[in-house]
Amino acid sequence: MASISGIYSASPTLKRQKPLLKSTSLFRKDSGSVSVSFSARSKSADRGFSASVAREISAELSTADGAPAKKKGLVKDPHALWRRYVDWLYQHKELGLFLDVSRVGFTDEFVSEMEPRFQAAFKAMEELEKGAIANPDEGRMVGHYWLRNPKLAPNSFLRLQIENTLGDLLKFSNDVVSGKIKPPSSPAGRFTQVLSVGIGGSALGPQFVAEALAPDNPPLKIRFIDNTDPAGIDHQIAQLGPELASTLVIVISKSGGTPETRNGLLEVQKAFREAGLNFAKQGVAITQEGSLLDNTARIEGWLARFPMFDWVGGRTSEMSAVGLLPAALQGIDIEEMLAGALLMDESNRTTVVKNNPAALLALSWYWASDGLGSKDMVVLPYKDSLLLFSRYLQQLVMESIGKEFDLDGNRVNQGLTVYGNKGSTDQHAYIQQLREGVHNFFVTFIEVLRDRPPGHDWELEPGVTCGDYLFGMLQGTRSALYGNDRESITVTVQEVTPRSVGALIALYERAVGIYASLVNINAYHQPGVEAGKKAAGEVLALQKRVLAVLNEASCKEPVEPLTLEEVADRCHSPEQIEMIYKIIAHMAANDRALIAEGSCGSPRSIKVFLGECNVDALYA
Ligand SMILES: O=P(O)(O)OC[C@H]1O[C@](O)(CO)[C@@H](O)[C@@H]1O
Repeated sequence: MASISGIYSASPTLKRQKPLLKSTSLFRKDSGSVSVSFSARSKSADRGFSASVAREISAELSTADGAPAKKKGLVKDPHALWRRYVDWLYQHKELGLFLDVSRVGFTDEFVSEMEPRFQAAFKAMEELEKGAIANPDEGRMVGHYWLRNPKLAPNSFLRLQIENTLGDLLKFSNDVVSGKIKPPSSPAGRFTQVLSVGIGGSALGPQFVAEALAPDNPPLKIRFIDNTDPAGIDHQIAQLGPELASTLVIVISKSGGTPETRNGLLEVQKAFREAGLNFAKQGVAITQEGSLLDNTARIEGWLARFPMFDWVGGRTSEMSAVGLLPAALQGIDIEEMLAGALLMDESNRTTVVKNNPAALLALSWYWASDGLGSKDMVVLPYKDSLLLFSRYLQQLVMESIGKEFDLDGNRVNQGLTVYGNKGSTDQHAYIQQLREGVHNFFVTFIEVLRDRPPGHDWELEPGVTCGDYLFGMLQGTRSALYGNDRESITVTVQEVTPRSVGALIALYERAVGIYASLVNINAYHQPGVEAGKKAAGEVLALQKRVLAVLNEASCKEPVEPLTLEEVADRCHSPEQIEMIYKIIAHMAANDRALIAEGSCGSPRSIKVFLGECNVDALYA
């Protein structure tokens, strides 16, 4: 275990004067060619797109002698670095939030070169906020900024929708918390638990906020079903035990048709039936009006329904009913969350890059990853309660930025990989590699100044508290990484409060939008996810055909065990034999198919049949 003095002596500024590895080594790859610089060139060329934004920028950034501006390397002189720190430090006084991008190596030339792109991005954002169709592929407006400032909504109908929904959900949550709205048959006489069923953007925000902000003894405790893993679902229901009778089940799905969420709902409804409970009296739906889920909830007479708006994307829905209702039920001050987001949005409207925190993040991402995602973003919050921030950001950033085509239809395969857990815990896991191993990332430190509520701190050794260690670990890691040319951003907040969490969410939502403009992609759709969903549907359709074929053979007298080839032929899908093998192996592992001969380890030897003949299915 490092001693605190060891941490400080690791301070790097001071030891190394190495040039920035990234730029020198990448430049060498392109030696002989000077008109287009660093990795942007080779990658874009490999990917075969001609009008790559990144490539243009790379070319633009070449200096007169053809060397990339980036080649200058990171500032290492302590005095120059301090000046850079002070010069670039962003502070939001009212929010108590700081953003330090001094450990990202962008140059003044780079900032100037990017200026026109930023002005275009600000213009696009202004149009988006006014209600332009900012998601052209889906023909949708993008209105998450209106959620915290309904006056911004492009018409009074939308404004009222936002205000009324907020009013309704505040009233509903107050009534639930106060016990005015009760579960029908619970000895507790009031709701004690929330079970949230949803996935992706319909889970990650609520999970992050619950972890960050729920008090130690919330009025209602929250649990999540965010997958179609039967064992995971069973675990959540088992943990509720008899409290199922006092559980408010919130089913969240914008589309109202996501299979994992539907499955979660069906499993929970089964548990309610088996416990003799009336699900409808404890069920709440958050979904688009008229969706399958909305219709089900309406027809079955669920306790409440709240709208999810067409113009709010899943990954930017934390400030809609999706995030606000679960938060309010846990006693989290959602008006403060909205206020934090509103303040952050306001500061992100300035068109001066240096004064615009979201733009500073986007600038840093662009620089660090060559505008191509060539480096990953490692998010390290030094605060346990922010553990899920990296997971939340993973969807926000990667589902928004990871796109095959740009807005002009060029194949660009854009992206920005996000991962991370928390410091200093990760110090004892993967930070070894970050410091010394493959240089394929930049770090975002999230620092929280207040260690504990006032009056609770104590010195565990003379002059040093537990929180000082955490602080030392952060500062030491930041310095040690920079000393080895690893760039980092630091976002600092005073405390983890509803206001600062709202601000953090708003900061990253905006940064993603601006960055998407810089790299010319649509941040607000997710066509790639559809491909996986379609393929999953095809597997399940094939499984039904396999079952029908096996059933027919198993209904014969005597039963006719089939080889995999026979099953594939009878399914008219010989090319799908591997998938058929996997389907059968999965069914066999779950006692739904029987292996007559051979074993799953040697697929060619398998002969398979079903334990029972389903006569009805034969004639279906
Ligand atoms: O809220 P829904 O419609 O159930 O979708 C859940 C998630 O699925 C996606 O559509 C695709 O994974 C996400 O964008 C979304 O957050």
